[in-house]
Amino acid sequence: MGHQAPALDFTEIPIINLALASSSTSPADKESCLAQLRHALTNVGFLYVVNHGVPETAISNVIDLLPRLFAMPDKAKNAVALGNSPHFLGFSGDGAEMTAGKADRREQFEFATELEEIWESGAAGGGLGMPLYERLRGPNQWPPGYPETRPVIERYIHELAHLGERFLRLVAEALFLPPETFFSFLSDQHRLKLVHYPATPETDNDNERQGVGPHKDSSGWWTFLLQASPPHVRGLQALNKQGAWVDVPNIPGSFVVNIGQAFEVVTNGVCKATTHRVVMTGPEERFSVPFFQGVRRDLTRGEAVGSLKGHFESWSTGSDGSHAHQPQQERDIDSPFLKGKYETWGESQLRTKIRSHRDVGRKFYGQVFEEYVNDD
Ligand SMILES: O=C(O)CCC(=O)C(=O)O
Ligand SMILES: [Fe+2]
Repeated sequence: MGHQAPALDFTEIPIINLALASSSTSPADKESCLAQLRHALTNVGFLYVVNHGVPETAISNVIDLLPRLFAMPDKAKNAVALGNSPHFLGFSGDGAEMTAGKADRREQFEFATELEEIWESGAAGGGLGMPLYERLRGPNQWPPGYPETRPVIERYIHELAHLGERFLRLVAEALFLPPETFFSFLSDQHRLKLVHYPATPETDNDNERQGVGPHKDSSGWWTFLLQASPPHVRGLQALNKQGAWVDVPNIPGSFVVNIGQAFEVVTNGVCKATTHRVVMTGPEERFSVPFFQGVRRDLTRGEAVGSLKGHFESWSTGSDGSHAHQPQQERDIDSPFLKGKYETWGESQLRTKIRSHRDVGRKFYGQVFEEYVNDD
């Protein structure tokens, strides 16, 4: 690794105060906010936002809903099983998903922006010539008997979509680009997960403690995570370049914000998706709510790589934010979207989803199932 300070050797997660970037703040405050953001984007890949403007009740309503939803009887959970949904929306149980070769110890409800299914409206199985990945778009499964769920979740998705756009403007400015630069990459569909890590007995066995294994977020442009348990309940950690796990504690009133893999591709590796995991260290259960800002399904690899290449190609940030040359090999991009053989973000997403939920893949995507699960 040499004597040079590695680019990602952060030891704590920066806090970005969005109040400093509102229209009423001074240019100097805004500049300092953008400089901090630039550091977080290019050196850490993880940050907190505070004073983010999402109404308190939009958040507390979700927090209140969580224990009630996860306490639903199994029969009610199964009525909205993810296995029913070609859109990969619904409930999946503890141990249903694998990350880094081990089962994750968590159960989750997956929701998305409420949309109609348009794919199946065409000729039988043909979706009117629409690409198969358009089938990712479709309605939620709302748990029967819990009528409060829909308004609470819809409001939260709406608010987070709004925060996400506001944040993207600042990101663009921090990267010396016009504020709306990143909007053209956004999808009509954002995804939201409600996650419950059950209480685990204290153990040294890593298999028992894996809430979710080490991963980079692959399903969104940016992730906005609500840590929805009291602050003493820990577990989330981010990996720095020296291989140390850095705690990401729950700061009340904050969202944890991290870069998704598509954003890394579009910024030519200047803004990296940082590896993270959840390790259950204490005896208590934990709740979290990640919002995955959606990437346009028809985004092609060529567009993703090429659109801003000129801007980012010779980029490096010194501590003063200046541009200097940084060799490309120092920012190799590790992306299944780039490495895979699929041309569009939608197809690459569909492959990822089918591989992690094979029952759904077999049931609804028989025409591509074998190819997708065997293509590596
Ligand atoms: O539960 C958390 O804090 C993080 C979850 C996560 O990283 C994910 O679902 O992608
Ligand atoms: Fe994640």
